[in-house]
Amino acid sequence: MGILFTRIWRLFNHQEHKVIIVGLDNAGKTTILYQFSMNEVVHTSPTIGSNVEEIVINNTRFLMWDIGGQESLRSSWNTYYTNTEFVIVVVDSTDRERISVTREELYKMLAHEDLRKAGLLIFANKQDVKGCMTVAEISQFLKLTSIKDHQWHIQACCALTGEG
Ligand SMILES: Nc1nc2c(ncn2[C@@H]2O[C@H](COP(=O)(O)OP(=O)(O)OP(=O)(O)O)[C@@H](O)[C@H]2O)c(=O)[nH]1
Ligand SMILES: [Mg+2]
Repeated sequence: MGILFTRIWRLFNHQEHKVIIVGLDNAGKTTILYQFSMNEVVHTSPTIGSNVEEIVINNTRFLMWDIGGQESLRSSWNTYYTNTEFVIVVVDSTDRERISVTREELYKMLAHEDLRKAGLLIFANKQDVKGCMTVAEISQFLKLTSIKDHQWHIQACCALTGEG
């Protein structure tokens, strides 16, 4: 009976949660995607367009879209927004010069109608590099406490080791 129920449950519970991974070029988005999906550090080159992988966590399926972050590609991020439930913003914690660019892109995104209900996870990546910005600094630079209309969380991480 239990097995039957599980099978029926699986049959109906085939919904996938759409996640997009955005952030400036070189932030570590693709490295994070493959750390999630294969538990491996892959050799990456700058993403033109996107990569997509399905990952399953506790029987919940996530479709994760890793989108190229180069300047010329940012204007097309919005073509990925429809039905997105979670936005992961990856920040290169060593890149102090461009944190203001990340902030601009972040608020542009949060104002988009299609992301009205999306939850926000910010990865402060490259925490292995000495002298990088801390989670507290990044939170302050991004003015995260001013975000009232989205649920958000910031997490320190290192995509090379999978920590965080
Ligand atoms: N030290 C360090 N390097 C990292 C980390 N994560 C990624 N990198 C390196 O950062 C570089 C860029 O990583 P990618 O994952 O290709 O960056 P991306 O955000 O996908 O870049 P685009 O596709 O151009 O938007 C690579 O050389 C990675 O090995 C990390 O946690 N620590
Ligand atoms: Mg990439």
